[in-house]
Amino acid sequence: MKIYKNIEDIRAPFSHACVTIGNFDGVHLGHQQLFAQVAYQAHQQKGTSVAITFDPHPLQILKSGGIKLISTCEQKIELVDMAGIDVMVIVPFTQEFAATTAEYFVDEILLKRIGMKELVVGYDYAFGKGRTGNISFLQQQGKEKGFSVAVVDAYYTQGTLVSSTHIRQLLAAGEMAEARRLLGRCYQIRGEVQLGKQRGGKEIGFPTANLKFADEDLVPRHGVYVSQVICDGKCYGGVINIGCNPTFGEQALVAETHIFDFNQDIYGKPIKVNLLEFLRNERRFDNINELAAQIGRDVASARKILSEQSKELAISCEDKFNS
Ligand SMILES: Cc1cc2nc3c(=O)[nH]c(=O)nc-3n(C[C@H](O)[C@H](O)[C@H](O)COP(=O)(O)O)c2cc1C
Ligand SMILES: Nc1ncnc2c1ncn2[C@@H]1O[C@H](COP(=O)(O)OP(=O)(O)O)[C@@H](O)[C@H]1O
Repeated sequence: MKIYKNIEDIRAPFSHACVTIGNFDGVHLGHQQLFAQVAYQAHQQKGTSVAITFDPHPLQILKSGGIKLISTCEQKIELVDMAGIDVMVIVPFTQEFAATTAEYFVDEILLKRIGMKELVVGYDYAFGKGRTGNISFLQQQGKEKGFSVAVVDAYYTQGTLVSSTHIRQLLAAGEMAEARRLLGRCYQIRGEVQLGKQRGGKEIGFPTANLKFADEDLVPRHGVYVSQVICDGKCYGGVINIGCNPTFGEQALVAETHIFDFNQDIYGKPIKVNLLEFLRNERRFDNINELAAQIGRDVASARKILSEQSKELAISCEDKFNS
């Protein structure tokens, strides 16, 4: 997939561009319907499938307090690529860009720059200053300016509307199996392993690879989860604790993963952690021995769950997720 992080970098319009636009936070099953439709239409016409998104997320700029995101921009790129899209355009979203009118966006960006011939949007999509670029506006523009507009219906699975907002609520409640069902994949956090307080290995007997959350990252329900850890292209079982280590009177929020059957120094390395199932709340223990005993029980529960679900979990550790 070719990636453009600036509209100006697109030197010539793409051949028969079939385009979809959106924020695509989480790249969930609903978003995936749009990508499948765009890829299909592009294939039919021997054209180019194009996904346009924005970074930062528009609400990061437009909404006071911003918005917490299911996926990082890097993860979004990876997932859009896996959906079979040829070109991804990531428009830098600024206050100035927010003032762009829908008509200017259609004329200058979609038509002149990208060479859009077909547009695919979700049932509730609108863009541009004041959200004037809604579906009826786009259909009208299409008639006048010669591009088709396909509107993809709301996507439901087993009676539930798939939406980023609903998935955020599920993650905040620790409902990982349901989140996984709507995402079409495991909810994942990722980052480079940070130096912690050096207690895990030496004092507790369970070394943990620590990740920090960025301001814009959604933080799932605090507590302990069964997990899969992807490190150097290999997949391991693990347990992750998301919390503040109350036993040690700490304040800072961290995500600490103990990786099973693993003994390597991975400080500074990128890891990905799939959160599979919530096990328990984080709590304060009276002493390190009690904490260590509980972590031992967490490890045993997690191993059991991982082995029971090994067949269905194999897919989330496939190569394409591990690069
Ligand atoms: C599976 C697991 C469960 C944990 N549960 C708790 C907990 O309930 N309460 C707590 O204070 N810390 C908990 N911790 C965090 C440990 O306190 C933490 O790993 C330890 O302080 C090591 O920190 P360090 O990596 O900065 O050295 C847990 C860690 C793991 C891996
Ligand atoms: N099984 C394991 N799980 C997680 N990290 C491990 C494991 N084995 C070795 N490590 C290494 O040990 C480090 C964690 O040790 P720990 O004592 O918890 O220190 P810190 O406080 O810096 O996290 C990890 O960052 C990683 O480099």
